[in-house]
Amino acid sequence: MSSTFPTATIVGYPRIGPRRELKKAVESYWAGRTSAAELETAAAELRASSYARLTKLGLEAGNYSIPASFSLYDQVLDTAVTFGAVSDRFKDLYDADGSLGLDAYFTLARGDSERQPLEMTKWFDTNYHYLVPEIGPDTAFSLANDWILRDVREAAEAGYTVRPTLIGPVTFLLLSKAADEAPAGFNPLSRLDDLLPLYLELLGKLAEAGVEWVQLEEPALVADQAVPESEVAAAVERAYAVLAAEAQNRPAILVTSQYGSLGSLLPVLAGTAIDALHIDVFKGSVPAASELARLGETTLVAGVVDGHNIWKADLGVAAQKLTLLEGTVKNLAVSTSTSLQHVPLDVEDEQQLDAQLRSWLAFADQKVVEVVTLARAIGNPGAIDADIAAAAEVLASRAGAPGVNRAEVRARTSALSPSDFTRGDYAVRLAAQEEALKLPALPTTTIGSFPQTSEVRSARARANRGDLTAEQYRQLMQDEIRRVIDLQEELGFDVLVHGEPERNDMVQYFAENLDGFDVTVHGWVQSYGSRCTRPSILWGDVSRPEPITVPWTQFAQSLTDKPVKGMLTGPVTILAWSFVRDDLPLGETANQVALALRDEVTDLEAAGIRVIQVDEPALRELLPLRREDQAEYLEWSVNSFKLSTASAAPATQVHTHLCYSEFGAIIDAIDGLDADVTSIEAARSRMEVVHDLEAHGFRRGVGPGVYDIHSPRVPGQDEVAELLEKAVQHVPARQLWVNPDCGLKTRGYTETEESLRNLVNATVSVRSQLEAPVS
Ligand SMILES: Nc1nc2c(c(=O)[nH]1)N[C@@H](CNc1ccc(C(=O)N[C@@H](CCC(=O)N[C@@H](CCC(=O)N[C@@H](CCC(=O)O)C(=O)O)C(=O)O)C(=O)O)cc1)CN2
Ligand code: MET
Ligand SMILES: [Zn+2]
Repeated sequence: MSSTFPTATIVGYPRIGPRRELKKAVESYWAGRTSAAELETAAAELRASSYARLTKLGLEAGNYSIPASFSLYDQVLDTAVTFGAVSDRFKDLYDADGSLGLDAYFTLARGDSERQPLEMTKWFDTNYHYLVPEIGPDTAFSLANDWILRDVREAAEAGYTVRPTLIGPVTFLLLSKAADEAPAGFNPLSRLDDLLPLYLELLGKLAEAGVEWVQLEEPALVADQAVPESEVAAAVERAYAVLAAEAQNRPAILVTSQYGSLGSLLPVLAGTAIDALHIDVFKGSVPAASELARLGETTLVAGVVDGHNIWKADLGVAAQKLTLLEGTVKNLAVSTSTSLQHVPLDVEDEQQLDAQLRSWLAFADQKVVEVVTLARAIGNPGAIDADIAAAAEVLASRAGAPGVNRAEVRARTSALSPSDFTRGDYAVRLAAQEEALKLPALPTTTIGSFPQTSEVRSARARANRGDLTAEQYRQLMQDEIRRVIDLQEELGFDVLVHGEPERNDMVQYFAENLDGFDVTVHGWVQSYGSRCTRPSILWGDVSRPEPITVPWTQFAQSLTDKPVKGMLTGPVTILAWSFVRDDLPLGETANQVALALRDEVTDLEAAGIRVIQVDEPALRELLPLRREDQAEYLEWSVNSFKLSTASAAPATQVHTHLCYSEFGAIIDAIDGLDADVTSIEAARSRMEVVHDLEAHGFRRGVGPGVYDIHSPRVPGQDEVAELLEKAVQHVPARQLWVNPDCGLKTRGYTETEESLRNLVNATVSVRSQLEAPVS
């Protein structure tokens, strides 16, 4: 328990593999093409090759600098199965010996024909999504899964002493939700004392297996919680008094606190008997000596290298922070601010990028080297002066590069006035839209994308390789659009979409068509489970060289008399899901993107498009984790959305769409977007959001989702009708729209058609009840 902490480490490392090997292995297991043993082998190979890479980059194999941060699906789910933290509706998944195995694990993640999976939601302010554990007053915790032990043994056999990682008990309970069986008002945090003995038991087993360091992640401590801070502080004190008790047979404990500052919880944690404390000093500031005074022998692990963006570090600034801390604490180590799971693996995989741009970037592997470099400076001032100078040159090259600061783009944003951000009166718009669109009660629509078939993806891959001409590719996409329009006509939808087949991703597609961005070829980052994105790189001033979506949308509209919804991704979401420049305030970059989109709105209207949706699923994602910072963010983010849409004529119906979050907290902001219709995710949380809408007195059109598109499960017609009936009880029927939770791109056609048919039929039946006289 007294082993010293390594001077260089990282919080976590990407686990999907350099070519998304994990996605392929997991999906082929799900499809029944490979066995469980084959999946285990593929996963073991990924773990082994990560350790080998990290060692090559300079982390030592034998000193616990390498975290065992692998997961087959999600790190929160891993902790839930480790401690048997599953609610009654999943009780049958236990094996006879009391364990939760591979298939139980995936059922929790994906559901099955009888039940919904665990809810999925945003992981702090990132585009990663975790599964929300369900805990009740009687959830019987037990050590139900020992993958964590297997991983350390497997690593030891290959010659690596890795540091097992778990979500810490306070964060785990704060991120959990009350199980269905729990009484109203039940708070999972009240189960802390029942959970701690299981952590202790596991720590004992890890110690027995020879493990000297374990990582307990407590990022929830950097975010304001619904629970009062005093209660969180008490839970932290209690948890670590128990887990870090001296008498215990346990590994040394590192607690991590990524994604921001611990604030008043820093002295609380520093005063516990834990052995190392990681703090985020990239996003958070360097704490004052007084806040660190209680650390004593506890190692401070300074997260100075940004784990969440891809710019090369300013090593001079990082080294200064370390110097400050060296003067304050006894034992200091260097780390990333967050897990590197949020960035791609290796810049060297992107040889197609402009060489100057590439020279500005650091992906996961480059960041490991930055950490190792900075660690050399501890106790050794001057040791990295050459590296610091080289980093400064990189920054200078960025500042002066063409495209980074374009006068015509800056002139346009600085000329903006308040009237550019506002549309006319809603009542006037509503009347004009009713006249123009003549929609029935409870209009039906979808969120935009239809299933991305392997034919569509393969056509795009062939076009990218040059095996299809641009014209052949366009033809194939138009064929797909025609099929999607025909299907919606046949199913009886009221407002149609073109299906987005031409988009690899709703953000990347726009980035590819706007100036100021570049995209990667292999820069995949996990979003949830097996789903990945290649976040674009927003490095310069943004403008639109030519219309982007107009020809596709116009083609779709030419095939039908029903209105086709134009489909754009909003400015906040484009920023949230890209790697953004750090040399301009985000609000100003957002306005540049908004103006490009505004031009697209104008062109869509001119092409005869009467309904335009501007998606902002990431509006909630960028919400600062501290309440005191939220108002400022909401101001610029809402304004940038309004800037992108405010030029629309009163008769043009502006929709927006949000998903993946709890909306209660930002319902004022959603209202502030001033969209005519807002579709939101609701099915997976069984329409809970209608209570927020009712309490708020939401006046505009709203489509709470009635079909959870995150699982292959088909909702029955009765189930959809029930959700609609619930919605009608809380929101006036004339405001309600009927739609799925989100786009359909991840689904297959068979289940989609069946689900959409049930959705339309349920709507028809609920509509007829609305029209029936009240009895
Ligand atoms: N950026 C972003 N963030 C988001 C979302 C989103 O849609 N986009 N949605 C929310 C949930 N997150 C999601 C993230 C990813 C996906 C998703 O579907 N990702 C796809 C990849 C999408 C993509 O980029 N597709 C490309 C590349 C497809 C591909 O894999 N091609 C094959 C080749 C295929 C062939 O030859 O047939 C290959 O490269 O190996 C394309 O269509 O062009 C996946 O993981 O499978 C869905 C939801 C929140 N965050
Ligand atoms: C993650 S939100 C997705 C919205 C997009 N229009 C789609 O349907 O796929
Ligand atoms: Zn969505």
